[in-house]
Amino acid sequence: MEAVRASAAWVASRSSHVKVDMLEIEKAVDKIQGNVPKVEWDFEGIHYFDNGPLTVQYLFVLDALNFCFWPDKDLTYDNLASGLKLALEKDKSALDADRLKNYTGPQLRELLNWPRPLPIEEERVRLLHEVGLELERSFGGEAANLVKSAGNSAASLIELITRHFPGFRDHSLYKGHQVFLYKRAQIFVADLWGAFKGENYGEFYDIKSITIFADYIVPAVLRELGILKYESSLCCSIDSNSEIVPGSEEEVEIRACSVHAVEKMRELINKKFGKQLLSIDIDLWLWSVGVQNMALSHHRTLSIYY
Ligand SMILES: Nc1nc2c(c(CN[C@H]3C=C[C@H](O)[C@@H]3O)cn2[C@@H]2O[C@H](COP(=O)(O)O)[C@@H](O)[C@H]2O)c(=O)[nH]1
Repeated sequence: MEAVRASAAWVASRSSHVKVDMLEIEKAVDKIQGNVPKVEWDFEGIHYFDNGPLTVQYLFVLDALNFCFWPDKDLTYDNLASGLKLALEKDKSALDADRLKNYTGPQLRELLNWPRPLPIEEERVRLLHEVGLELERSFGGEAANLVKSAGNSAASLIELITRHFPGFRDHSLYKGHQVFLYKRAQIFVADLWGAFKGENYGEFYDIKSITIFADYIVPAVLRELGILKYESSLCCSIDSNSEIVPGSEEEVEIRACSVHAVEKMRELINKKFGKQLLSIDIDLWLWSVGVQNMALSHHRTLSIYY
């Protein structure tokens, strides 16, 4: 995604609250000798998979709701992925477009078997309705048709998703410029690629164009590695669990610098070790490290984007 890569570089070059430390990137790359530990997609064993169109529907709904779990200290991404999986196993029509259009908050909680209101629940419901309505209107109700329309291009699929589904338009204004990070649209492509192992609905000739997914876990890992350096007041806010305002310079810098740092890491691995790695593989490695380290403090922003 050239727009994401270019936006991230633009922010990183003007960033004042967050810095990318190139020396630390070099140290990290030397330490692993250019070999990023391989993490299997679904290493947790929590995702629905039947090798067909229903898996595509599942992944699209999953990524429509794949944001902001932290306000409920017991809720994680795992609850969402496994909750939707169980719901689908019980009732294969649970994620049909006409059902998505009509879920209420309490019904969504019941679907996920979650005992209390979800964080930003009204937005989750609104986004489900948006997905159901637009899938019905333009893609015969099936996310599989959306994927087919992209002709095996990751970039085209992201373009289609962000054109048709406003909830996936993860962007902000930074110093007067529009910045695109497209976290949930990109992660959907990566999930297809991972689940279908690069074949069938997961075949994309330009998968290398995807960047990492700017969430709240990967930046915390990059900070822990010393690759991202935060100014002291931002350190204090994050370490004391204060909320970071969505769209603030700090928030945009944290996310954009994370994307940019991993692009630099990838370039360096290529230059020093002659290896062409995918950002997706680096992302999954960093993310898996992050979710297994409970002590890591991450930035907290109320957002529908990540
Ligand atoms: N960068 C990046 N961010 C990711 C994921 C995933 C899951 N990807 C699946 C794909 C294959 C694997 O097997 C994974 O299961 C979730 N997130 C983000 O993390 C946060 C949730 O954290 P916590 O509150 O602790 O559950 C939240 O922002 C969520 O959007 C990823 O892969 N990369």
